[in-house]
Amino acid sequence: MAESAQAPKLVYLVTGGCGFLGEHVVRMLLEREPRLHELRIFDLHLSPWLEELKTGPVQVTAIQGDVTQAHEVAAAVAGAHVVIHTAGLVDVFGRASPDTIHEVNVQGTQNVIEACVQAGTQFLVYTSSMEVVGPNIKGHPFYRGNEDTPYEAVHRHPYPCSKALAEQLVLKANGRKVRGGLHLVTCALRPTGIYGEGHQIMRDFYHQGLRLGGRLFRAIPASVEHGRVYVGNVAWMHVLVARKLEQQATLMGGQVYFCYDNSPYKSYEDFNMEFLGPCGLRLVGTRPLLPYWLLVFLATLNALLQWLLRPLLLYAPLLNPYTLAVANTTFTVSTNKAQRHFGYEPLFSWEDSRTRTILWVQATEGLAQ
Ligand SMILES: NC(=O)c1ccc[n+]([C@@H]2O[C@H](COP(=O)([O-])OP(=O)(O)OC[C@H]3O[C@@H](n4cnc5c(N)ncnc54)[C@H](O)[C@@H]3O)[C@@H](O)[C@H]2O)c1
Ligand SMILES: C[C@@H](CO)CCC[C@@H](C)[C@H]1CC[C@H]2[C@@H]3[C@H](O)C=C4C[C@@H](O)CC[C@]4(C)[C@H]3CC[C@]12C
Repeated sequence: MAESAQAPKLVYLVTGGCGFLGEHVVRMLLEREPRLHELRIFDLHLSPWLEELKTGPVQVTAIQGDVTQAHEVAAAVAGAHVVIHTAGLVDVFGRASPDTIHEVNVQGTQNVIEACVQAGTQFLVYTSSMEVVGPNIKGHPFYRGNEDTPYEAVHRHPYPCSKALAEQLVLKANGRKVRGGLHLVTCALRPTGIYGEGHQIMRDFYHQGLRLGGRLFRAIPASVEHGRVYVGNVAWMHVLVARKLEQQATLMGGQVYFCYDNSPYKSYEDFNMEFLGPCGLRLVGTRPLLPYWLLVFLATLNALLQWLLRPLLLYAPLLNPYTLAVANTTFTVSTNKAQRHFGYEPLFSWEDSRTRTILWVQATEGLAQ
């Protein structure tokens, strides 16, 4: 094609490119970014599937590195035109210390920004999270809100605190002069709860259901809506945003965008059943089987046990006061900002997203312990 022959040849860097979201971003870039010349994938742990990507027309460079190490980040960023920073420590279960979460998510992001400035890289897309907004510690509902909906964003947990700080750093860096005299253009994408192929927590719920004889027990009222978005659509938003940042720098620089698609508004558990149901699991109860105060008690007990056992072993169950509060507080988005600013439309319909996720859960069946 004459058009692609003239297209600039760009170097992209995806940090966290071997993670759940990162892998989808990497594959989406290879499929749908015709200007791509080299794709650098930077991650603490490199996955074996990277090898199969190296046989295509785009140069794929795997870089094992740590975002907390400024020199490693600087070396990876040098010569890149666009950086998509998805690397992060996603921990709401108390597996990592608050200091480690801060170091990876905040200091790591600062390192990425500084590397862009030093290298003259002009475009930086940051994967933020709905949790920079909420649910807040007061449990206020956020019902189908958008990027401009007033909401008291107050957090205590290390993960949302770190994501909020990192997002602020990225947005503040918009407009900074980079090496060569041009200006940095940044923006942040805020996914709600991502689902799809590779979603570890979905797999955990599936295996837990199998262990419980094909049943899961309702803990959260069906009326509590939890925002979810398909990983393929989140990846597509990253690709589009990165592509359009150059043309729409004034409009998009320093902006935040929720990630959304046509996934239905449901409770966390009812939404999971859209996939786990067709895989043979049943959600028992039309209402929560345990009173809320008992769940709070169990979650607090888990937190206490985690603290007591820490010198001996890592006890990190799914239920803790924070995850209970997130699952039990309505947080859903309804916005078209991404469509208005950079023409985003979901690439995958709800039916496609659902089918792909079901097929993936079914394929993991053999992996049940
Ligand atoms: N999963 C969700 O529901 C969700 C929702 C909103 C936002 N996010 C954000 O999306 C991003 C990706 O999340 P995910 O669910 O794919 O998580 P993930 O854990 O699957 O992926 C994160 C990747 O980052 C890498 N990484 C971690 N520490 C690193 C370090 N020090 N240096 C280099 N690489 C490092 C990991 O090895 C991993 O491959 C994160 O920034 C997360 O905050 C996730
Ligand atoms: C009370 C339990 C009964 O079944 C259910 C507990 C479910 C929780 C483990 C998950 C409920 C909501 C999830 C979070 C949410 O989807 C958004 C997130 C943002 C993202 O940046 C990281 C992941 C997460 C915090 C996600 C984690 C798991 C939940 C708390």
